[in-house]
Amino acid sequence: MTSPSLLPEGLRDRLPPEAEALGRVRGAVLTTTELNGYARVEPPLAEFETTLLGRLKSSRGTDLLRVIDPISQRTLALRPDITAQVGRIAATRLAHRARPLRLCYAGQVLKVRGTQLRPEREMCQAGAEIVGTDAVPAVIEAVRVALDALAAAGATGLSVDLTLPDLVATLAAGPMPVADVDAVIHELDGKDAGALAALGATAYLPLIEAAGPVDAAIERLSAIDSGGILASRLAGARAIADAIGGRATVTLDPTERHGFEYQSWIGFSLFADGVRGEVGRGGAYSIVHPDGREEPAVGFSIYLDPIVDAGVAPHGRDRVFLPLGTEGQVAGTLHAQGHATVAALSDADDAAALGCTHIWAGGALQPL
Ligand SMILES: N[C@@H](Cc1c[nH]c[nH+]1)C(=O)O
Repeated sequence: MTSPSLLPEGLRDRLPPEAEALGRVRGAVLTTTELNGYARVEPPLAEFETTLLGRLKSSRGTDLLRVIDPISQRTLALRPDITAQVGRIAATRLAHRARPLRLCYAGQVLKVRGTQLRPEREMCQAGAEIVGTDAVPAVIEAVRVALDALAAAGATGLSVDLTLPDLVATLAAGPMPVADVDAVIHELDGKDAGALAALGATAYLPLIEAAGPVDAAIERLSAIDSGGILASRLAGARAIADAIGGRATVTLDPTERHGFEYQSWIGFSLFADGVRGEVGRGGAYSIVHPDGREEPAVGFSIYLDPIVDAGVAPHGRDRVFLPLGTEGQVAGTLHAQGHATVAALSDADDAAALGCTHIWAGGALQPL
């Protein structure tokens, strides 16, 4: 028999105190984006599958959890990523707004499958998007705001792994032709030199070796860039690395494609000390307007759950136990000072067992 408390695989309840920690992390990220001029949007949890797909160039729909809506008789999809919804909003209801358009968001997303590292299928994602440009200054702003948001959320020891998501397609269409681009991308993703050779793509082997600290990686890539086709991308990566180098360790892995479905000339993964796997991701991409016009954009998403799971979220309020008979105005005074209060309802109430950090005694706060 299934236990009544059992949830579907990959879904979980957040209980105290982690639920509150998630709220604080979410608040910290949103405050950072709002302070940097990003206006908040709240797209719905589900929408028509057709509006969720196709708005971002090159996005696929493999990760969608779908339901049939009895009202519209159409297929709805639960959002796996809020960036696509921001793209839809920017291309439709906010198409008339001045560019660059800066939008931010936070909310739950759901994927069909978790990963080995992260089996959860539901996650809280918060982030920001700049619509109207994907030029280097915009990418630098996106990475900087992402690092500020991570720091505000309590993450330390930050690193940024840059990648060039459309690199292989660009090389394959130019100086390094191959019969099967997708197969080459796949083998580069797995860093499988033998399989690449078998595909007749030995010219791509140096890309695997180029991964590493950003200076050395750019140097190695420049050496194989005979036609100069990579020059603008490498100059961009150099400028981004220079702009953020003091704040985070920067590496470049030119063939990392995993999770970069729709990103174009530049992508980045964010990591933090003590947090398992990526703590965020971002990059440049194109939004497709209803008339077919493409608009450049760049942004980032931070995954809040791993930050909470790592226990680095900012501390919550002190919880002050108010014994029976505490005067009425004390709670209000403590609230105004930023403390939470827990009022005793009987003599039997136990401050420590109720998770209090302090007790109100003798007219003052006493630590427990
Ligand atoms: N939403 C993307 C990251 C991103 C935001 N903007 C551009 N890319 C993700 O979660 O993978």
